Amino acid sequence: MAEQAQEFDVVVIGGGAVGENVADRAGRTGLRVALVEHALVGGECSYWACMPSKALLRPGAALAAARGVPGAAAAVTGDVDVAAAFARRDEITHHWDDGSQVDWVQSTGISLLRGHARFTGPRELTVEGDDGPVRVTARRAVVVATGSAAVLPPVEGLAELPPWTSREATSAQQVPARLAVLGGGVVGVEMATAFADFGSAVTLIVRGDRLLTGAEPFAGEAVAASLARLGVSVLFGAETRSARREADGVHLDLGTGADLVVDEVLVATGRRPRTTELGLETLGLEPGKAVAVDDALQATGVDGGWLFAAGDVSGRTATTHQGKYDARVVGDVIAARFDPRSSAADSPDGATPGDRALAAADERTAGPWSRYRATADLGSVPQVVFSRPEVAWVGLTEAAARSKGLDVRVLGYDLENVAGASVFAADYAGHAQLVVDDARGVVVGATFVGPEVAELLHAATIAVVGEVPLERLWHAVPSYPTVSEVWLRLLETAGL
Ligand SMILES: Cc1cc2nc3c(=O)[nH]c(=O)nc-3n(C[C@H](O)[C@H](O)[C@H](O)COP(=O)(O)OP(=O)(O)OC[C@H]3O[C@@H](n4cnc5c(N)ncnc54)[C@H](O)[C@@H]3O)c2cc1C
Ligand SMILES: NC(=O)c1ccc[n+]([C@@H]2O[C@H](COP(=O)([O-])OP(=O)(O)OC[C@H]3O[C@@H](n4cnc5c(N)ncnc54)[C@H](O)[C@@H]3O)[C@@H](O)[C@H]2O)c1
Repeated sequence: MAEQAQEFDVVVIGGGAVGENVADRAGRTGLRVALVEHALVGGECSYWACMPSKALLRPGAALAAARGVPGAAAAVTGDVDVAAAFARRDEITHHWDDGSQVDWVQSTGISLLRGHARFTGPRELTVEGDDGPVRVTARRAVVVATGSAAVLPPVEGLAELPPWTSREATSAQQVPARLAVLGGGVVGVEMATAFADFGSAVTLIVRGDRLLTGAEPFAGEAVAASLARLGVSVLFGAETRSARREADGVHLDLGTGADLVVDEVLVATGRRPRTTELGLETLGLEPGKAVAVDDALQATGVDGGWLFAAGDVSGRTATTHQGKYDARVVGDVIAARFDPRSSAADSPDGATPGDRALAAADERTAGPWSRYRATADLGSVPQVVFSRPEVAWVGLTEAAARSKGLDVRVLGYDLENVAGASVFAADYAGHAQLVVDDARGVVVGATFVGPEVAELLHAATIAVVGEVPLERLWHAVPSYPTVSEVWLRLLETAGL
């Protein structure tokens, strides 16, 4: 049978949250776009990451919230209903069925190609699907959005167990009686919390002396203390030397003399870009490495201006929201740069005024903070860790700001001293911190630690991205009695 061949203007490899958004926006000026996906459309976030992990964490958080409120606490007479929590998680992941996302892709006019994509040369790919290989040519551009996979550290015997990664943890149907979690980063902390809620005896094995090293030190300290209160055994400075499965469970040698014996091991030691089976070598790029990009998300290692990358695979972003921001930028860059219309008046039917505003001339001369450059990635990235307490931060930590040579002032305030917090829960405890660039008088970083502080973060993101002077922030009056009143208190500590 002759190999089939198809041609598109733009080919997006990877139908995760990022690839879907790139494909949607790239098609706005009438370019023909294909999206290639070899597993589930929706990717990691929908089925094995953000959504199932948050569904698993939510019941414990809701119970803890009710327990903190006299008048409600007495109504909490049990622990998390694990079967119901798993059933809710299964609903949220649509039982790992991507039908609704496929419907959406098809409704947008994007061509969905099911199969594994591999480069055979510049703008040339094969897509290996159930019906055999298809040769695919991209006339204008290819966007790599293949995401990332869990890293297994080179610990003797670990790969042979095999251990859980975040995929097995987020899709678990059973609760291990004893769970070891390797790695004190975001996945480690969130999953230690969830499985402790479900009744596992959890041991969190941390190489260094802190949790959540990307956040301010006080955040990791608060989470470590609360995990200990939840019954999690947090081992700092612990190195896993070997792992082996025996009749009584998995034995981990931590160099302490006695093995730690558990039923499952969850490896949460970071991610690697999914670029090994992609034919990158045919483009002169190194398989296994991230596809490095500039602020327009154009690959820096390939000539011709046709290759782009976004999401985890670029090594530039590591969350869905920031990856989707990059997706919007690169989609707009491609739609404008390769606009097939002879003039803006030829917009495809149904184009919005925003679509018509896409303009090749503007894209070519775009600078920082234009819609065509992902400027926020460089110092204004928000992140929420759904631990208890929650940790939410945006922009630079104090240490990161100082290492950039900024002359900064740190403003701090304990959240329990805000009237809104005392109403929220009798035992409310938390802390907020702003990092202020003294030369410009603007906030360059903010961190909140406490119950439900995730919802406080966006105000800080606006302050950082908007470079709003403290004197103007003073006029943004927080409502009484909300936890947001901490903004007023923080500004007062700055002397306003
Ligand atoms: C446990 C966990 C919890 C998380 N929680 C959050 C959270 O709460 N909030 C948040 O913002 N972020 C969270 N993240 C991070 C978030 O999941 C990722 O940043 C996001 O999924 C990246 O999206 P992506 O589209 O770049 O990659 P992916 O979602 O990995 O999508 C890439 C897609 O490409 C496909 N693919 C790969 N190679 C090929 C190929 N050669 N051919 C065809 N298809 C291919 C894959 O099958 C996949 O569907 C979490 C991560 C983990 C591990
Ligand atoms: N709520 C969210 O937004 C959310 C939730 C989960 C994951 N994510 C994203 O997913 C990404 C991956 O998360 P992650 O927790 O896997 O990575 P991470 O980089 O956050 O943490 C990995 C941790 O493992 C440690 N580590 C590395 N090698 C080790 C070894 N051999 N032994 C022991 N510890 C080791 C590292 O020091 C680090 O502390 C993150 O970048 C995060 O942004 C986001």
